[in-house]
Amino acid sequence: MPCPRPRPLQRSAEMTTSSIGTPAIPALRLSGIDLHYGFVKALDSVDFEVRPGEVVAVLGDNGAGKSTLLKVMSGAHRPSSGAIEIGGTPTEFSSPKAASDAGVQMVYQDLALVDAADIATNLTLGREPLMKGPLGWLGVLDKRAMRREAARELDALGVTTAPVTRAVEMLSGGQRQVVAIARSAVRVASREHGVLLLDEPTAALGYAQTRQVEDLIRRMAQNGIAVVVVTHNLPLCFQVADRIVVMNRGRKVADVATSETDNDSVVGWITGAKAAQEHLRPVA
Ligand SMILES: Nc1ncnc2c1ncn2[C@@H]1O[C@H](COP(=O)(O)OP(=O)(O)OP(=O)(O)O)[C@@H](O)[C@H]1O
Repeated sequence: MPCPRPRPLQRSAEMTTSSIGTPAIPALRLSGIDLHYGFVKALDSVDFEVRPGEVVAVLGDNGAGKSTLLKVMSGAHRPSSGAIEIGGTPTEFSSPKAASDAGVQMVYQDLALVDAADIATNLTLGREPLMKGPLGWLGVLDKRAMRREAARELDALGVTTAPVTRAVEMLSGGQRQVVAIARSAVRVASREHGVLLLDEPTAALGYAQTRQVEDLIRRMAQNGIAVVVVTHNLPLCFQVADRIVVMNRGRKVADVATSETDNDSVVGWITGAKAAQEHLRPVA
């Protein structure tokens, strides 16, 4: 089975703006999303969008609704009401598989890597190349092709980890995180409206490893992928995000370009000390 080709590198400015200067259609847009867990209203009329090549960080205190929002985007939870669009087309995600088929990939906190297998195997999981004989496919893994393809895909994403033959269990936390993100990125890179969802990607990482993941997130965006990062890590937001969305008690209370805000404002929105931002919809 041939591996899907990642899209060629494109600059994010080209991806977020059309040739006549109007903004590109959002890769993913949620409008008026409500979600109840029994009597708890976890999401209250939330609008959200992320454009191709854009990194949006979602912040909020514990219980603010960040994970629930991510679960709606990833198809793990169906909203009680509201609409979802992929590339401008209305859609409904009946399952994580449906979201993934539409190009929305979630990188889970536990990373879901096969520890005993090497990087190449993890990267090509589910789409492994098979050996071909004179009469057709032999049903045997083509390990050399798998390694070649994995190395080529990592190279196209600008990712340097360990050699692709290295077992994942031998990698550092940062390298494992990079492999997990790269695997999802390869899966969305072939989609027209690829969206990568990251849940606390640097939670367990040290300084150098966090830098590695920050670099990778920026490179994914430069590849035209829309990236949503849920995190408590404010420096990470200011480092990688184009836009910051703040949740408070299930409501979106701020949606602002990173360049137009600062640490204190964001902390104010998170804690509720600062009133909800006046204009919540991103600038069209
Ligand atoms: N499965 C569930 N059943 C009932 N209530 C839930 C469930 N999951 C979350 N909640 C509630 O929904 C609200 C939002 O929770 P959510 O996990 O989305 O917040 P969060 O911002 O991700 O928090 P954290 O940073 O602690 O992970 C909270 O009040 C939480 O208690």
